[in-house]
Amino acid sequence: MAAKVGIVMGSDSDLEVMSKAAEVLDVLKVEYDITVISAHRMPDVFYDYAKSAEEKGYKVIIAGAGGAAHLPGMTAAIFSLPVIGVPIMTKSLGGVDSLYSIVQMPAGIPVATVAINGAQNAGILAAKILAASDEELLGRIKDYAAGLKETVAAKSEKLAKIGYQEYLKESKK
Ligand SMILES: Nc1c(C(=O)O)ncn1[C@@H]1O[C@H](COP(=O)(O)O)[C@@H](O)[C@H]1O
Repeated sequence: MAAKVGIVMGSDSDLEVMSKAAEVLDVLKVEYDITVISAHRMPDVFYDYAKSAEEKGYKVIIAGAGGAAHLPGMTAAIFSLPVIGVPIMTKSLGGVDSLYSIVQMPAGIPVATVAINGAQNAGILAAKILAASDEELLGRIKDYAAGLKETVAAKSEKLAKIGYQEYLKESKK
């Protein structure tokens, strides 16, 4: 089956963060392609990627970049379907540079921006966009949410049982 989600990032140094989007899409059984393309460093290759994305069958693109993070915005300028931007944490400015570069788009060209390093949420958001027209995927997303609820409920139960001091000791192990 052709991938419906394109995951693109400006550098392989973003891969560790961006792999969280891929991981959650694996859990939700959503096909994706994962690519490193810099709009700044390889504008012609980037242009071809964004221009051909719709034809390739992508329904949503998750674009991660750090610093002067123009990749998500430029993707949104070319690709007509939703773009989700992931601001990558930077050493010099803590990722606020990436966040501001991605979130402050001019009216008319939106990028749905998640938190700094929020690639997991970007993956879930992409799946939710696809689930608007895919009942089975919607079911898997509901199961995923139920799993989160169970995890928190189990932690809460344990805390009530052993008390906060013991709980903290155990969680530091
Ligand atoms: N923001 C962009 C773009 C772009 O927007 O085209 N291309 C690379 N980068 C970012 O530069 C940072 C440092 O990259 P290197 O680690 O390769 O020097 C990365 O976070 C990348 O996303």
